[in-house]
Amino acid sequence: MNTSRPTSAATTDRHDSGTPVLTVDGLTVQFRLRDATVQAVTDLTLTVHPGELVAIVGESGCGKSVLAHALLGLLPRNATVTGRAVLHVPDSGPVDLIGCGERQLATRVRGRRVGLVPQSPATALNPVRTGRRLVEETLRAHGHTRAEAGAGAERVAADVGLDPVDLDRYPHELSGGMAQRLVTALALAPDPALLIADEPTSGLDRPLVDHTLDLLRGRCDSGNAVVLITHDLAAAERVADRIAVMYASRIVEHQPADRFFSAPVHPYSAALLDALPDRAFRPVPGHPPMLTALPTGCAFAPRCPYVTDTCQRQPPLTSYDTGAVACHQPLNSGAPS
Ligand SMILES: Nc1ncnc2c1ncn2[C@@H]1O[C@H](COP(=O)(O)OP(=O)(O)OP(=O)(O)O)[C@@H](O)[C@H]1O
Ligand code: NI
Repeated sequence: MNTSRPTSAATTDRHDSGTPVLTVDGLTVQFRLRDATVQAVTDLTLTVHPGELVAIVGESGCGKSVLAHALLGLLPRNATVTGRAVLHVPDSGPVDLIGCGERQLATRVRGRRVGLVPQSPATALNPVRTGRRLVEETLRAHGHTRAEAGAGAERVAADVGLDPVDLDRYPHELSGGMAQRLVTALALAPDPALLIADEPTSGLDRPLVDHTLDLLRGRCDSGNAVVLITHDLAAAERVADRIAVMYASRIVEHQPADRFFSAPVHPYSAALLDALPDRAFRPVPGHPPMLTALPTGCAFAPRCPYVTDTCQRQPPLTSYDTGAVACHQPLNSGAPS
């Protein structure tokens, strides 16, 4: 067994020309509870370049939203964050997202340079403002004049497929799908260099799902970057350049999207793809572990058809030709075992 320290996953990146917009290295998030610790994100490494759409996929509770909130300083007080995350945008120096403090995050990062489409639109919207007012306030906060903000609100709403008349509704008057489109419009209004979209298509019907995905793709094609958090693999397949698979707080596979969908390397990735209706339509057997009681070895081992004794040791995320995988028994000519 090769026990040497693996190469960083970041170094396998195919989009390695130019400065990344986001570099995450060894990011770890724990929540302290009264009698337990939740290991929500573990030793996570991720690099996102301008023009790239990176999809983060994985079952419910694996740590996707906590990752997004950690990058934006939105975690509650019982969270401890370690590791590094650096934002590089052309109009400012690098920003240390973990160490820079709330003031910088509020004034220089959130909304302005990094947009977030939150997973729960209903709770994210100010209940006493109409959609129009919310979008206009966002635009004004980012330097637009009153007249520009007025015109901009309708344009941004149209971009997400929201009817102008729906802009005059209050959040409680919006359907789930309309609220989803409104929070997407709010995140896009300041034209952030990096957008983190957490399940941005939930509650939308198929044409609007595709419209939203194409909107995100279009942003990348014009040089911005998007991190798309989703458990909809079909959505990821439609628009992503790269796929990062999370399982029980860790990234277990990281691949260019075409490679991931044609030849997944981690048995968990293969199981996720097998669960798709247009593939074997076979659910992943078993359940993920509790994040308060993670095993010392591979967390997928109890569900894995390829498990061996080696799996009692934590497999490091190891780079190889096209990507990186954390598995002692990789499939499809992945890393050597
Ligand atoms: N404030 C908190 N205190 C304690 N545990 C938390 C807190 N917030 C999240 N968690 C836990 O962290 C883990 C990861 O949660 P997270 O919301 O990131 O999952 P997710 O991958 O986004 O899932 P989903 O697909 O359902 O949105 C879960 O076990 C969750 O219960
Ligand atoms: Ni989530």
